[in-house]
Amino acid sequence: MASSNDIPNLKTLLGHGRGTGLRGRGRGRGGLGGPSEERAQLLDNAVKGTDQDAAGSRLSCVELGYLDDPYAKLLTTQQATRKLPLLNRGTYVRTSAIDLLVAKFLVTYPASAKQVISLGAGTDTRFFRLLDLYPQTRLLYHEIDFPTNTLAKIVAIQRQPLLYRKLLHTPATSASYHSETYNIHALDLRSLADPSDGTPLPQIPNLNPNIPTLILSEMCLVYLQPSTVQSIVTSLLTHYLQPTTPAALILYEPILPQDPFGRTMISNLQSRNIHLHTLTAYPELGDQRARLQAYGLVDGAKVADTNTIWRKWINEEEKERIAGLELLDELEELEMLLRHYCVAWGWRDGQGDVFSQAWADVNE
Ligand SMILES: C[S@@+](CC[C@H](N)C(=O)[O-])C[C@H]1O[C@@H](n2cnc3c(N)ncnc32)[C@H](O)[C@@H]1O
Repeated sequence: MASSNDIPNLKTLLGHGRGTGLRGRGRGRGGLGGPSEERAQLLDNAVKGTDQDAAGSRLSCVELGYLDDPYAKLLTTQQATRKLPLLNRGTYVRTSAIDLLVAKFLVTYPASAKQVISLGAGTDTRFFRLLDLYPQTRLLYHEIDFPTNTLAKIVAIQRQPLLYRKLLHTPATSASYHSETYNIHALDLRSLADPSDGTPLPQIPNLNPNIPTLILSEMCLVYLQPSTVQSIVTSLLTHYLQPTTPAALILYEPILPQDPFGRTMISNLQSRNIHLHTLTAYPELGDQRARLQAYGLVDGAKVADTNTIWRKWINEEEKERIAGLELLDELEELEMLLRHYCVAWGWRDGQGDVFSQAWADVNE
């Protein structure tokens, strides 16, 4: 979920407040100038900084009991700041939804090791949580992010015995870390896009081209141009992985850019020099599904907005527990917020139909 600065003023959009509700229309300092080096740097820095929003949202949820994650605090330098109940609910649904899909992926192919490639992983704690939850699973985990973010993560891991003791060896001070279980790659994802000028693609050490692989983009590919995303995904699916390797992609992204909520979300982020390129390219649930098929994930493509996920994926007992954590009267606002984010997951099965079976009972 975005930070509280980025989401629209929901009360106003629903007609409960004053004014037009369309705030923060500023273009930011970059203006409309050409793609100068300086502007490109400015835009990249803004995108790198979004990890702090994600970390802050996660921490808020952990402190309030929405999520059980002992690692969230250790991987961020942020002070815990309590987010709005609406946002906490959104972050809770986002994390739980991806956790559920990942859990189902991990029980496929019991005899095989499984690989996860997390794009724009930032301070995400999922690897450490999965080690606790699935100690028997042979997991090969890769995270990719800009060097600034990977270095900060590695330094945080070095400082925390609870983290580095889970690794095969303590990381040296470097922007990348490689091992047989956990890898942090300092890479600009755009360098994985098929280069038209014949430049060789970068090495991703320890990536196994043959084992069932889940590619995860939790609020990451949304910041890139759709054609670049297409190229990155194709390159992962056909160059870094064997074209016959069972593979899946999970996306978490905002949708519905054209209504007042969507327009305000976009303009609030633009004022921070953050542009959601795939949001305009894939505005509706059906567009998200179609894009997965276009990436070559031909055996299945599903999508659900987070409102549906809250209603259908979370059991009643858990819903009651969550409802008891914080007072949340703004149910209309919550629904509006949750409708503007989705999880999309698509797969190619390789030889069998294992992913199709694993996710058969997950409702859209
Ligand atoms: C909103 S954060 C999400 C972090 C994490 N996936 C999560 O959900 O907690 C987006 C992350 O994507 C990374 N990212 C965006 N574009 C990238 C690129 N071109 N190369 C590498 N990382 C990128 C950012 O640096 C940032 O860490």
